[in-house]
Amino acid sequence: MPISYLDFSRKLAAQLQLYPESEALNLVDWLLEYHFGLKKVDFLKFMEEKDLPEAFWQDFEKLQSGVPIQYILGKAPFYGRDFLVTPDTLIPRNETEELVYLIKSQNPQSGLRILDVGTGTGCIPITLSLEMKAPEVYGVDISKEALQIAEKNRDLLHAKVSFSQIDILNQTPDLRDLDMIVSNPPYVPLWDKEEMHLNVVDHEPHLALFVPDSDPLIFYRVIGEKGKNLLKKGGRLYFEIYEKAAEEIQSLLEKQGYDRVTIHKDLNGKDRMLSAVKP
Ligand SMILES: C[S@@+](CC[C@H](N)C(=O)[O-])C[C@H]1O[C@@H](n2cnc3c(N)ncnc32)[C@H](O)[C@@H]1O
Repeated sequence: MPISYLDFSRKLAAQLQLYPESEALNLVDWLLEYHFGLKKVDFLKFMEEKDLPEAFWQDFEKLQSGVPIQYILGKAPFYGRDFLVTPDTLIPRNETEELVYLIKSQNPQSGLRILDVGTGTGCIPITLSLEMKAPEVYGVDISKEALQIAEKNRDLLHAKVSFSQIDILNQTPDLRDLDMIVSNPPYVPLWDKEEMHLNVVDHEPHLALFVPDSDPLIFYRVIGEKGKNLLKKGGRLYFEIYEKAAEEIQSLLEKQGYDRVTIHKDLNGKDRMLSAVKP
């Protein structure tokens, strides 16, 4: 007796109690398509012919236990391309795609020299290198494991980016006269951990997410300070920001002497990006 796709996927989705119903249905679709390369219409036929293999059920159990689907599939989409992800890298987010879009639309010139701080999968510098006109792009991260993934992504996507391991809080990249520094740094204070979804806190790298409660703006302050030497006159800073701290970050950069410190809203109307110009 063939099983209808809808009945089957609803049955599985009901077992994903960590997620709201509509999200659970999407996740099940995603996992089924990944395992069997089948779209919904083909699935009915498939179910008549075969039973689902063990590998599918193992991944389904991971999904049930809260492992993000991107870590199960080993990839995540970003700006129209797939990026490899592992538990050593943050999963690229939609807000960060919006940051890349903002940068691209405000900087049509060619040959810009760009540094991305805290690069993770390399999604920001790789996308900028592929989307902008002949830029010279650098990416740094403290995590050796994340950089290995970033290098793989660069090679798979045929981008031109130089990656290096740098602890930005204690070291300074050996670069000068940059046109732009971009960063989506760690910015969640530990005291906000409780408010986060468990599958983020339990599975994504804490090194990528959290900052000490005693100094939550540490990355913005240090990158802003270093930017004064690394950027050329008129060079720009672009940050993804923590919505709750938008105005504090703005006044910090103004105090550091930056001009046109501007908060930008994301598509949900939240204060999630900031740009500034070195005078
Ligand atoms: C919020 S994640 C952003 C990753 C990626 N840019 C993205 O948008 O998906 C922050 C990144 O900063 C890196 N990081 C944390 N502390 C750092 C430090 N002291 N110096 C350099 N990078 C650091 C983490 O390893 C992580 O990859």
